[in-house]
Amino acid sequence: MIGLLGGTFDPIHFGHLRAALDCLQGLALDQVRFIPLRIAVHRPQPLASTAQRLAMLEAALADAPEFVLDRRELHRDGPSYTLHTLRSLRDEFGPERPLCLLIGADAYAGFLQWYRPLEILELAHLVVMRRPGHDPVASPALRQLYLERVCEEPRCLAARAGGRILFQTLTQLDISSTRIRELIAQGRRPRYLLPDAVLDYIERERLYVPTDPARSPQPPHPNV
Ligand SMILES: Nc1ncnc2c1ncn2[C@@H]1O[C@H](COP(=O)(O)OP(=O)(O)OP(=O)(O)O)[C@@H](O)[C@H]1O
Ligand SMILES: O=C(O)c1ccc[n+]([C@@H]2O[C@H](COP(=O)([O-])O)[C@@H](O)[C@H]2O)c1
Repeated sequence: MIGLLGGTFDPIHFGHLRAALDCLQGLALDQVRFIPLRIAVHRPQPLASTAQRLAMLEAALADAPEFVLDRRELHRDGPSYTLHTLRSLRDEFGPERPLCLLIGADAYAGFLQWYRPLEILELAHLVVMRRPGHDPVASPALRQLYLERVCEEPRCLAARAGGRILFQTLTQLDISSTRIRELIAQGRRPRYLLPDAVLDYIERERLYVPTDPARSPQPPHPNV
């Protein structure tokens, strides 16, 4: 089984990495593919450039052979729809291989508003990762879909190529890219929330630092 973690990764952090590891181990996945989007369809575009987000992912994934950096959305024109990504993955891995789309509870809440969600479910399973501060509040339609597709054990995912929904238990880390960007904008260092190599890169590139000093409410502090 292959895990797929799509995201903006602006920047990548330990919330992504630990969640991917918990899914890898908990579901006995062969690998987790990190798939950075190029053009977001559902949120403002990332602050860091595509090249910068890619460099941060390369730094974060360098020592983890089961984590694969998948650049296919970056090479595709137009909005980065997950359905198109899954079709391309199906072409590569064939019709039988179980594909597990790993999504946080926040993303899952809006799943039925994605582009052709039921076609997505024809191509992959959904693995929902609980996330602090994001209780899985389901609309009646999403609740109905869940009841039709629920799967309580990894074995049930392994038995088919896609179409099921499983809630995966994982280490709860209250870390988000938004929080990291906010800390940096306030002149604070987001240490221990993301790999040092990623933080070094952010600081070298002066990423997420407001260009207008009037927008920075606190003076920079070297160690906080
Ligand atoms: N701490 C976390 N725990 C579990 N899942 C997470 C965590 N952080 C991100 N995810 C999930 O990883 C995927 C990619 O997330 P994304 O790159 O948007 O990070 P983010 O921290 O949510 O970013 P932002 O704060 O900019 O929205 C999404 O499905 C998201 O729900
Ligand atoms: O295809 C869609 O319609 C769609 C709508 C919302 C989100 N997604 C994907 O969901 C993944 C997580 O999104 P985000 O905002 O948490 O980075 C990312 O790979 C997005 O491309 C996809």
